[in-house]
Amino acid sequence: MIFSLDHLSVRHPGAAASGANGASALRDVTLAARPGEQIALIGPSGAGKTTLLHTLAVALCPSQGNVTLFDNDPWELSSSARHALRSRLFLAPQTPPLPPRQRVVNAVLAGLLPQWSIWQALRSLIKPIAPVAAFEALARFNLQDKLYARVDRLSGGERQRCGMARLLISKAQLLLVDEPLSALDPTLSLQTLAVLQQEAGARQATLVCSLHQVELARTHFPRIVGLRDGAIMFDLPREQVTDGMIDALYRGVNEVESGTHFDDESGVGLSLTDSATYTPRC
Ligand SMILES: Nc1ncnc2c1ncn2[C@@H]1O[C@H](COP(=O)(O)OP(=O)(O)OP(=O)(O)O)[C@@H](O)[C@H]1O
Repeated sequence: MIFSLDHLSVRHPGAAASGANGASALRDVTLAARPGEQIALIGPSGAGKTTLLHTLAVALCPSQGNVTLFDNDPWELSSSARHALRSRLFLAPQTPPLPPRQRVVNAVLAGLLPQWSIWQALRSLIKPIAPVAAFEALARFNLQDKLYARVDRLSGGERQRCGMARLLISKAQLLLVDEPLSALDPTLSLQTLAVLQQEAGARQATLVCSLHQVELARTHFPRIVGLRDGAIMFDLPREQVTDGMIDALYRGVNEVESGTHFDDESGVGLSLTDSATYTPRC
């Protein structure tokens, strides 16, 4: 498995400080993925998609349950080992945190930072170390002419694809992508999704992608996870996801049973049985 989450609950630090009951952004989530799987995360606003991606990216510590990532519990590791583990994944947030005055070439090359020493990183800021790699990554999104543009001169959609180009040049084996199409028109959405999926397929990386475009999720991803109120409502191959399930997910019709998982020979969607909980260590 690339990752497995076992009866996981997550509270945002702000929510925990308020002491509000039931404020967990994720509740009792059990989910696992194998190398090369491509999973769409769907669900209404506030369902917990971003929280799940951030938990997989080891940016949020669970309040209950276990997380295993590349055969390690990241929260049992030293901070340097955890840092090394994080270099094996890439989180592309919905709004990429690109410094406004930075050149696009440097913003894209930041995808190589986990592989670089501090000296290489500093040197690259003065004279980009791998401009050809950045050019080629941008070219896959038709942005090659923006190589030396400033980030704050890009449109929202260009900035979003610049973040995707950063993902392309990373060496990550787990690609976590949060609403990559939110600033893109329908044609660019299809092209961008195709590039992401081709790249994940080519490197046999696991792709987990949150999407509000339900039909795109259903036509392009082999496995669909539906989240609502922090819980998994279904985790199914796309052929088994019905219109009724989608209606229930978004309109509150009580048609899907919470915690439905599937467990076929391919091993996707395995339910995990060991439900040991632990005191939060972070
Ligand atoms: N920093 C935070 N502090 C406290 N609560 C938060 C924080 N971020 C998110 N939440 C809460 O956690 C829950 C899940 O939010 P999350 O952003 O994961 O949902 P989402 O499915 O990604 O939504 P969207 O589709 O609107 O991006 C929501 O109730 C939200 O209000």
